[in-house]
Amino acid sequence: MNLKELLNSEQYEAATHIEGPLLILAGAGSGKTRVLTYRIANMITEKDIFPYNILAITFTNKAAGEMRERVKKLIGERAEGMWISTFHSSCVRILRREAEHMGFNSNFTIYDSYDSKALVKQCMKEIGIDEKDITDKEIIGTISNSKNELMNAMDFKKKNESNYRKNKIADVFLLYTKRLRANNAMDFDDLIFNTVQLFEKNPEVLEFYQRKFKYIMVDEYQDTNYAQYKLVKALAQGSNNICVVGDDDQCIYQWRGADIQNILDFEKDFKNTKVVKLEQNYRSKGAILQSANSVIKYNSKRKDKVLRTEQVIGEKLKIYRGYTDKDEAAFVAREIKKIREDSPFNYKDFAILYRMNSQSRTFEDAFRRASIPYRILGGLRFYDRKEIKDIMGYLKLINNPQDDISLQRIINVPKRAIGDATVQKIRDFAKETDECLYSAILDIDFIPGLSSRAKSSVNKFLNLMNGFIELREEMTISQIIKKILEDTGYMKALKDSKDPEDESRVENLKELVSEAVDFENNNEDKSLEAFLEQATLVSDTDNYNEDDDNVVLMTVHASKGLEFPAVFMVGMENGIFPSDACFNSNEEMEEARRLCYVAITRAEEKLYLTSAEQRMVFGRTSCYPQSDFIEEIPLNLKENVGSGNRAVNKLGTQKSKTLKKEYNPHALGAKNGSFSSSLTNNTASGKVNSKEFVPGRKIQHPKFGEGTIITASHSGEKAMLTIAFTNMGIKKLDSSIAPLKLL
Ligand SMILES: Nc1ncnc2c1ncn2[C@@H]1O[C@H](COP(=O)(O)OP(=O)(O)OP(=O)(O)O)[C@@H](O)[C@H]1O
Ligand SMILES: [Mg+2]
Repeated sequence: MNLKELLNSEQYEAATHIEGPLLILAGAGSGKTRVLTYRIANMITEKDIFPYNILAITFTNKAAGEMRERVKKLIGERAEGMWISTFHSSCVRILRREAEHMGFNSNFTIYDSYDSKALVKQCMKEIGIDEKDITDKEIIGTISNSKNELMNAMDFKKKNESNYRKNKIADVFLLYTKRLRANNAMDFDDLIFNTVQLFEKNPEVLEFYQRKFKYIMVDEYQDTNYAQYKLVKALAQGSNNICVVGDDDQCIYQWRGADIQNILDFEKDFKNTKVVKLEQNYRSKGAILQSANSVIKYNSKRKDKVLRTEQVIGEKLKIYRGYTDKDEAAFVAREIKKIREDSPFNYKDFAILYRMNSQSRTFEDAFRRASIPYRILGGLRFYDRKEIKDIMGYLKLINNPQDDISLQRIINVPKRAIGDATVQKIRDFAKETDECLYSAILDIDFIPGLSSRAKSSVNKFLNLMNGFIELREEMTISQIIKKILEDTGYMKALKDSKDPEDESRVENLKELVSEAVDFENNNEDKSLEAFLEQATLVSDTDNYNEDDDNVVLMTVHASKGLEFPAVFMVGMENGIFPSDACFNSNEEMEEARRLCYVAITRAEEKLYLTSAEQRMVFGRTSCYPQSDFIEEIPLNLKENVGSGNRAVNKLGTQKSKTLKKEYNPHALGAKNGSFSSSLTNNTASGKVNSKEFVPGRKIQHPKFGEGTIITASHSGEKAMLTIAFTNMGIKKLDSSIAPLKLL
């Protein structure tokens, strides 16, 4: 392996600087991930560092798998023993080993978002919180944010004692935490949170891992949240050999607590940090890269970076505006066919990127019609399907009988005459005796108020489960799954059913058995725990297989770190990308712009930005103007390649033209900052007194058009307004930010 041939001089410098803190700060496609891979290979072959001493953290399991494969290819079996994995997977490994320090058993269950939601709902019911007052969504979000900031339920309660609403949420948080513990279960956020706690409370455990992981690397460091940051910091404090890689322009998870400051402050956190900047992009043709640079320049909060390419300028970016969303999708399908006929492109060279999963529908229809093979990442995962979750519920309960959520999921699935009333009585009994449901049903004969029929049904269920638990040691996972499908009658019920959907459920369950066989063949750790773990932690992008010749559809978030010869960024409209909310918040606008930068920089050779004048959103026809992000791309780098059928389109065209004329962010002198800040300035000059915004008043918004104020709540100089726009539906706007004119 001759690193000097494989890397440019800055990359080489980064790959060979092993001791001491190192920050690789560089734009998209500059080879950051590549440097990490070669750095690991170099450490093992040239510096004789034990693989056992290396911890590399990647953003997805797929990225981890690829990195491991590449290192293996470079250096062979010597790569064994390295930890290359995501934050979550690394933490699970640590927690399984150290569970008893935390009062958990090592077979703890990991609750996915569905399980956590079920548990939160139960806790809400128990405390007596009405969904109408506080939604489960709000509570789940609050708990998650709190854990990401390393605040436990008690601290959260103390901090919010005087706030009635938050106090109620704190009660759910407390009960939820207690139940998780009783169920011997952790949610996703707990995996990081508990590991940080483990290290804080047990210095000797931390010391062990500090000694073990002498060399730590983190890819996509810009998207770490506070808890992840603390974790890395704790581990790295031992040896100080920490290398982080990132791009502040690609921080796209602030809504999930990612803190861009972590990368900006790295040099402060670790003394004597060496900083390497990579300035050459190897991925994209010139026009694509220059466009990405032009767009991101509109963000004010960023470290200035240079990113150049030696590649030719290539094709201009292609802009298409359809009349309807169907038009847009049909255009994309036509282009893909055309490009494939004219050049050596395969289907897998195309990616369709959108802002939200719900946007995939129209493209699926268009591709099906055009016989284009495609694959969607996102939406319902295989493991999220009902039938798969049912069987996984059995497996989870076999693995950890304390798991009340799984028990409640499957106790009457398939139906075995154990009704809700019976389950409620079991729950009451368990609560009184302070034990888990499984142990309560072991005492079923002592539970008051149950009919002998109910008792006999529960006993049958218990015998069935006990049988599975006993067989666990003797059987492989695929055998256990087959046994569950047979003994519970689950498969028979589906096969007997007349519902055509059940036919595909049968297929999915067969697929689950194959997955299990695959797992047994390909993993060293063949335990049930390991199987459950990978099913829970695997993300959409992890399942993405580049060998299949499919066009791939996914959200921009999911496309992070990936690259494709041709990219279609679709739904490029104000109201979608950027979303409405961005026009009220500078921060959200900047995050959306970073997301746009990520999307543009996925493309190697061809990039399309498409939109539609009309589209169905939540069953209503909406009209959105073309995205401002398209306007931020210089004219010489883009070309219009057509639009939908305009004959039936007069009204829509005119309207968007008027909007465009009145609303031109760049005419407001927004060259350096983003335009929403210039809008703020515009209104901050005090043109309209907020007291004039009263219900019934007609107003004009440059983007949304004419509307009528429905409600207004004033505080000081600002007013929160609910406005019904003639063409854009109802929106909530802040009068101090939104550029409103009275009519
Ligand atoms: N020195 C080099 N020589 C040849 N190809 C390179 C070199 N450096 C990077 N590349 C290629 O450029 C592409 C981008 O590299 P990589 O994915 O590592 O970039 P990145 O900085 O991690 O991008 P992102 O910010 O999108 O995660 C890859 O195809 C990679 O193999
Ligand atoms: Mg990368």
